[in-house]
Amino acid sequence: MEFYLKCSLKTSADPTVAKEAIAQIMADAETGILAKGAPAGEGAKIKSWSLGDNKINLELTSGKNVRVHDAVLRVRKQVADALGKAKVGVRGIEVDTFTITVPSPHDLKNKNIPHVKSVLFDEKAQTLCLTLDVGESEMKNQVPDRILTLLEDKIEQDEYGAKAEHWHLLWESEDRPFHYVDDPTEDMLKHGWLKRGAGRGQWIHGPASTKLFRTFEKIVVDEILTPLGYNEMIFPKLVMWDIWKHSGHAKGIYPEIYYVCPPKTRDPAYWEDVMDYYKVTREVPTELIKTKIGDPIGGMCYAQCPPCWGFFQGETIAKDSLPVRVFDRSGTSHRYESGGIHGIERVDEFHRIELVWLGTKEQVVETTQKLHERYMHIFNDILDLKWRKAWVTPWFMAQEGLAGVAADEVTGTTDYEAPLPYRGKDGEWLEFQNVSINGDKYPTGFNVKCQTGEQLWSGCSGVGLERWTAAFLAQHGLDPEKWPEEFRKRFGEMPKLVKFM
Ligand SMILES: Nc1ncnc2c1ncn2[C@@H]1O[C@H](COS(=O)(=O)NC(=O)[C@@H](N)CO)[C@@H](O)[C@H]1O
Ligand SMILES: [Zn+2]
Repeated sequence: MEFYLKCSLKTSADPTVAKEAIAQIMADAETGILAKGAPAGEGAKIKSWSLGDNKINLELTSGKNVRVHDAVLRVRKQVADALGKAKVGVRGIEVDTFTITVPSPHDLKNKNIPHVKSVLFDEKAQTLCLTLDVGESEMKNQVPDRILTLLEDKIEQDEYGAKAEHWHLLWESEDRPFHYVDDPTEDMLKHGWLKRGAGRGQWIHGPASTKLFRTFEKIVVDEILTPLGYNEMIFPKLVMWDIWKHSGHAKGIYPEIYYVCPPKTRDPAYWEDVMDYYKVTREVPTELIKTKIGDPIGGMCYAQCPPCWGFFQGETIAKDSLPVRVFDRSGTSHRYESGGIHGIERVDEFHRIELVWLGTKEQVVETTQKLHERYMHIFNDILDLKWRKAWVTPWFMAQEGLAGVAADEVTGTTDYEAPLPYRGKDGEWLEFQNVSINGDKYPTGFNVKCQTGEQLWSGCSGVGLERWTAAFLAQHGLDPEKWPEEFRKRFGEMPKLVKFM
């Protein structure tokens, strides 16, 4: 790959006064200032330079080391020192042409990238050449570097785009006959266990399905959280952009967020026309409301764990406080899911127990292992499910729009999946929870340190209660007489249902 920059250093007066000194700087640069920090011979190069009236014209090329926008700042500093002696100042850098050329097997699908004027694909050379629209401040602010990273991600994603999601079977339970093959959501609607809410992908749970959720929760508390020493926390449920910037979500979850906008003011007089409009027409004037609310400050809880990092952000954790093991079940998560009406297995508003653990790499790996063992016990000995585990694209990469797998073989996500008999023998299995080792992503993203100076790692596990319900009922049906004894005794009596005439 190649960076190319054609620019001029603007000077306050004719630079020829320091001609010799400038010539010397340019002659020494490639082995001197433009080589610093790069492997031998891989620094930046001066392709040409010349003196103009009140400017010094420069052409620079580089690879990934000492990139041209860093190189020009180094040259500028040396030239400014030399010109300073002759009372001449360097006024700034004027960019004439800035291109990045990278190898690519195909053209870019989406070419509108900020600060990129054009994207040219050369079929023969198999390269993409981006012409940037950047000035001195963008070069100082690393915009070209972020464009290169975005470009490499896009090329890689297009590659992966062709390949399916990464999925690798880890373990599968024994096969067994399914006595129940109906759609549990249909059955629950018929038996009055729940009703569709007013919102897209939203449900209102009656006493029966609510007791199911709470029984699942109790099992998680009794079989995992208490024995393994997890403490309950309450993570914020309205998530600010700043959190998603640190967690990486700001790179890619826009299509699925439920955005939240505050009113511009809470002064009732400001809202009187809206209230009057409704009172007269019985319609809510959403167009008018749009003019009275501010920009989105973030969105409803999406991944559930990111806001917890605000508690640790910028802190150094004492060694004897590690590993930290916490969980949150304080509210709903919201995702603008793909279209089409799904049963309760894919909803826009869902209820999840989110477990988060952090410590040294060894502590995180050990905690994760213990968690897998406890889940194995729950699904085999209490819920008596047919299920399997698979190694997949880490959830945090998928939520940043990336595919593939993580850098090392330890970091990544294990999806827990169950077949839903009503979907038929070859029906798609349902991911009902996951367990992830997130590596150093969040401690680094939120600047969390350990007293000993070791790199902190973290993991998280999302237990989706709608998903557990869908998997459990799809395999065991709604009749408690047919439920596994270990579960039924924990569930207790079926609550009295509301009867509608
Ligand atoms: N639309 C949805 N409806 C119901 N449950 C969902 C939905 N989206 C996710 N979940 C539940 O939340 C779990 C974790 O979601 S995830 O996106 O895969 N992972 C994360 O967000 C991680 N932070 C762990 O929670 C899923 O396994 C599933 O059980
Ligand atoms: Zn999480």
